[in-house]
Order: sequence, then structure tokens, then C-alpha cells
Amino acid sequence: MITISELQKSYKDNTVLHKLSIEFEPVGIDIIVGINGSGKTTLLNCICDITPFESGSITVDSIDRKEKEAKTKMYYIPSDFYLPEYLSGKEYADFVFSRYPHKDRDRFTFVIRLYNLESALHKKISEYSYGMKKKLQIAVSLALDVRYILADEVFNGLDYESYLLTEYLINNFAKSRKFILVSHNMDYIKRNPLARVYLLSAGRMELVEDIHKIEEIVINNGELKNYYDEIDRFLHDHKDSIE
Ligand SMILES: Nc1ncnc2c1ncn2[C@@H]1O[C@H](COP(=O)(O)OP(=O)(O)OP(=O)(O)O)[C@@H](O)[C@H]1O
Repeated sequence: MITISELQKSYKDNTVLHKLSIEFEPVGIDIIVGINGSGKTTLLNCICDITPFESGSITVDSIDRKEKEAKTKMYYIPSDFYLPEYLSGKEYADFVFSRYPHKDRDRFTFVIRLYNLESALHKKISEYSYGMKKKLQIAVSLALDVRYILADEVFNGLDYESYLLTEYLINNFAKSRKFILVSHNMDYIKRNPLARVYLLSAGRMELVEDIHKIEEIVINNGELKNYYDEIDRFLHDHKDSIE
């Protein structure tokens, strides 16, 4: 279980996470939604010890997140990732695998084949498209025997077939591990009612009991309602020149 307790994180005077407490169970899929800038990436970065925080604690299966043992229980696929472009896909995978005690190379080969990346594996990452880089990272993550896979907008950049394939992989691999996904993909959220959905807002997280209310919550929590009203007023007051 990943246990976050009273997590407080600010950037200068901008408090992003405010005494946030949450527990992520060790299997299944948890999805974090929230408006832009609500702190979703910051939260994942705090869990993976990429970003320091002022107070509170984060443990991974009761081990402090800073311990090596905690880090080898997690793998993180960030939304903005910088892969070493001078390596081939295979060299990159081997590099990641060397840092984790337990992995299954057959699983890696299997997922790479599903993604049609076998021949690309020997090419330099600099020749990969964004979607190919994403698939490489997903294949690496699924090959690792890690309990927790954290991913920021994992479906971005995938074509529709690859998206459906990735959804199927995640749903099935989640039977024995945990995926913590930051996603704005409402299609995915609606298609996977067993996933738990959390809304991050004003520095805190709450479970969304009824996912059909997400749109309503986002509209009311953010500026969207005001923007809708502004658009209506603007179109009422300004004649559209195309008419
Ligand atoms: N390195 C940083 N220095 C200063 N402020 C930062 C830094 N990183 C993030 N922030 C601020 O922290 C807040 C949360 O940012 P974060 O990227 O965690 O949000 P997010 O929910 O992931 O947003 P998005 O949906 O746009 O990806 C924002 O106000 C952002 O401007």
C-alpha cells in the first residue's frame, strides 16, 4: 500500500498540496483527475521522490519513499519524459532492467511484439515517434516486477488501436499490481467502472463515488462555468461576422 499522510507541498507561496492524506491499495487501478495546475504531476513526483515536500510522509508498503527498496517497488511514466535518445530501445530497456532486481524479459518481448516495435527496438530512440517512446516505456513498466506503476497521461500520443490495446493490458495486469494513472481521458474512465477515481482539488483528494458527476464537479470547481457564461454573453453581444 502507498500511504500518504498530511502531505504539504508548496512552490514558494503557492500551496499545491494541502495536508493531503490518501492510501492507494496494492492492486487495481486508481485514476486521479483534476483541473490543469491542481497538482497531479506534483503528487506523482512527490511519491517517486523527484520533488521534495515540506511536511508529511509517504511510505510504500510501509517503507519510506526515499529508501531504495521503496523505489524498486515503483515505476513512473511521466507525461514529459526525456529518454536517452542516443540509446536504442533495447539498450534503454536493459538500462532500466539493470536497476530493478526482478523483471521478466519474456513479458517485455511479448508486449513489444504486440506494439509492433520489434524492429524499432534496435534503432536509436531519436528515431522514435512520441507514441513509440510511450509504448517502449509501457512495455518496460509491464516487464518489471514492480507493485506500483504510476503514469501521467499514459494514453496521450497513442493511436486508437494502441490505446485500446494498452487499456486491455493495464486492466489485466492490474489484477496483480497497482496502476495510479493521472488521466483526463473520460472515455477510459467511463469504460472502466471498476477503477477508483479521485478528484484532486484545492490541495486535497476525494473519491468520486459517481463518475458521471465528474463533468459537473469540474465545471463547478474550476472556472469553466464562468467561461461558459462569458462565451454566451460574448456571442450574444458580438454579431458573428460570418453570418
Ligand atoms: N517546478 C515548479 N516551480 C514552481 N511552480 C511549479 C513547479 N511545478 C509545478 N508548479 C506549480 O504547481 C501547480 C501544480 O502543477 P502540476 O504540474 O503539479 O499540476 P497538474 O495538475 O499536473 O497540471 P496539468 O493538468 O496541467 O498537467 C501549478 O500551479 C504549477 O504552476
